[in-house]
Amino acid sequence: MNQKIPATVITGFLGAGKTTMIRNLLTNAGGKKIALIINEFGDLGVDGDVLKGCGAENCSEDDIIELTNGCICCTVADDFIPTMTKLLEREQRPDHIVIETSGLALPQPLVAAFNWPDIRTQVTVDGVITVVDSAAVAAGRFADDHDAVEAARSEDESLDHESPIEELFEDQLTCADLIVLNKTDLIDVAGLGRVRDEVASRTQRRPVMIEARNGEVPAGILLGLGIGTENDLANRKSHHELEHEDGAPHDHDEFDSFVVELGPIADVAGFVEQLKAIISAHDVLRLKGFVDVSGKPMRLQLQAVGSRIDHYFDRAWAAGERRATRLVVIGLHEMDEDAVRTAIEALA
Ligand SMILES: Nc1nc2c(ncn2[C@@H]2O[C@H](COP(=O)(O)OP(=O)(O)OP(=O)(O)O)[C@@H](O)[C@H]2O)c(=O)[nH]1
Repeated sequence: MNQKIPATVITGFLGAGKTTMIRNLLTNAGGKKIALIINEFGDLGVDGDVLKGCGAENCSEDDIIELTNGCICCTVADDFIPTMTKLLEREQRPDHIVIETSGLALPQPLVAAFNWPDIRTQVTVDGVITVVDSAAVAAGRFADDHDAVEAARSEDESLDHESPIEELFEDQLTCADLIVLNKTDLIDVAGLGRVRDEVASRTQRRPVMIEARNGEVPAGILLGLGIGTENDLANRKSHHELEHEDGAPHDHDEFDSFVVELGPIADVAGFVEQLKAIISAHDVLRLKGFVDVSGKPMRLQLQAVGSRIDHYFDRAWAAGERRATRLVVIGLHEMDEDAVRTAIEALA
């Protein structure tokens, strides 16, 4: 009988550094043939584009599968299982499967899918790796104002949650076999100590924690954990599972995303400064995409996590490719989409 193929699930909040870590992994995975399943919140397929662009020999474009019909944890039956089934029917099966969840996904329902009869006999979860943006933790982005949350809850009895961001952060930590404290370059040693304590206090479990910058972790550490996480779900219940033992469906109503398209940008530095102001004014959680810079043959990739913005020219616009500035914006449901859209469109 065939050995089960190990599958690593990589989770972590929006912008923690999952794609960066996987990109790095693909370039140091030795001869292992890797299949990658990526799921992203937002309709632009930025992660797929970034990963396909890295040209790793052990993971060709065919081996990178994008799941685009919503968050992977909610589309397990319709999207994830059929994708896995097809992957397993391939003549050349991968040595290892890596799954990048969206930054808003609960890993628990995805891991549970590995107990489906057709999947269970062929694949096992090697481990769940949760990537943490240490700088965001240090800045208190996951430590919500409990008084404000309590006040909102007493006004609206239907609120059965802590803040959605805090809850998701804890659920992703609770499912982890390995936690990668990423972005350590952005904080000092004392800050990192506080981040460790805070992360440890957010889960009852005690997964191993390692530190990283730019997701640089050797493949030998990330792959081959050998946990079989699908057999240990009882110890990793999400807030949602604890609150709705009856199986009420979970959803992502608390978050919204939309795409803004605008024309060419002449002054990149000015554009970035103004975007930062818009992000701060409207509490945008994540913004990413590609910018058409006037007169440049290269495409500019832009990545904002909170109001921290990185940008660089990633590749030339291809012949026949329609040049445009396209950005996906992700925020809490309360975010004023029209105001954000209008403010960004006005920058072109
Ligand atoms: N300074 C710093 N920036 C980092 C580090 N790791 C990743 N980044 C940057 O953080 C931004 C987000 O990184 P991604 O890898 O796209 O994050 P992600 O978790 O895949 O994001 P989503 O898929 O949107 O949830 C990018 O601009 C990265 O270059 C790090 O260790 N230090």
